[in-house]
Amino acid sequence: MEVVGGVPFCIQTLVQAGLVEVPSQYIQPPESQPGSCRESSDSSIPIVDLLHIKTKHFGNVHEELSRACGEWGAFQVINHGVPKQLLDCMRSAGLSFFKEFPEDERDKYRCDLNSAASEGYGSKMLMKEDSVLDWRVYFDHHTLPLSRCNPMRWPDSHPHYRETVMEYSDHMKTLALKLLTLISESLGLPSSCIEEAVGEIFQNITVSFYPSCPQPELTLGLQAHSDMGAITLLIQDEVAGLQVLKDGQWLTVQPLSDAIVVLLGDQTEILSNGRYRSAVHKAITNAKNDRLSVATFHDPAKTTKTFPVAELINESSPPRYREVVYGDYVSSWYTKGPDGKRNIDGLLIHH
Ligand SMILES: O=C(O)CCC(=O)C(=O)O
Ligand SMILES: [Fe+2]
Repeated sequence: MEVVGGVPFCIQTLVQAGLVEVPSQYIQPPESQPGSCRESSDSSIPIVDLLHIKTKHFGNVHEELSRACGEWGAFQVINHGVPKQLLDCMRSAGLSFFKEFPEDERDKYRCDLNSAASEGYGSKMLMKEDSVLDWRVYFDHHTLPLSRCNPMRWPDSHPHYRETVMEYSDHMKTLALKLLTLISESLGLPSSCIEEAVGEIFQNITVSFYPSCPQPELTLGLQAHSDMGAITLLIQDEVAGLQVLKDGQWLTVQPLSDAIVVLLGDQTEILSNGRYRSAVHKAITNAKNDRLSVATFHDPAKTTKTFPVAELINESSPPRYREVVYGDYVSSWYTKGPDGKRNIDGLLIHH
């Protein structure tokens, strides 16, 4: 077992061995500890029903999306057209890697620690050496464009692992594009506007596994951040843990087995000139249960330049963000991290 900074790589193994105290590298500074954050239990992110979209009966969908994207940057979709069976199959395939493979088998899939967002099994989100460690292990799959997709690099811990990830990737891309269309329309833009600005979709699928934690009040499964790309689609199991920040309070996203959580990323906030916001979110741990989530990220190519859409700029609404090359945005994130504030705030133009 590899040791990172004196701590075995796999917290899962530590937990199974009966760990009662969290190693110091995992203890969050007091202000980030879940116990010291303001939580709201009486509200959660909106739910948007896409049932009638297929027949072009939009009802209030655009208004609902506009509110959800403007106020939260996060919502759950139901009747999204992705078969429930595929969601369940993706969850069990993901779980099989963490539950059915022993640590030395998982180790064969380790990602490259020296390169950002490399494919495979890992535990650190950022490459900074000094950050507190997340109580999480993950497997990142590169799925789109197909030129970066090689299923032979994925585990076969489940009889249908590779075909499930391929089929899931396909459905997530279709849903992401459908949502980008609706989001464009809800901003009063031509249907294809945001999709065209994002360009060719780069998709990664990350399965995150959060082992139960003996001291959940001191740790985070995943530190607070907003996703860098355009749009993230996430499913979780029945164990709650994802929280979204709204007006200074953390709201827990209720696990709904057939819903898909939508998180707007920083590039969408820039394209919308700040009318829509990216969601600041984090994952907390709990003492009783392991938790699993599958996040599918849809990002622009590294060479794509993002800037506010021209149609949204006028005298009363000047550009609020500087243009950025997506690849530069990503590198600065991996080396500096969010550092307690939103990465995107570095691009703000102060009028
Ligand atoms: O596990 C979760 O619910 C959150 C995962 C996440 O935010 C991420 O992978 O970027
Ligand atoms: Fe995220």
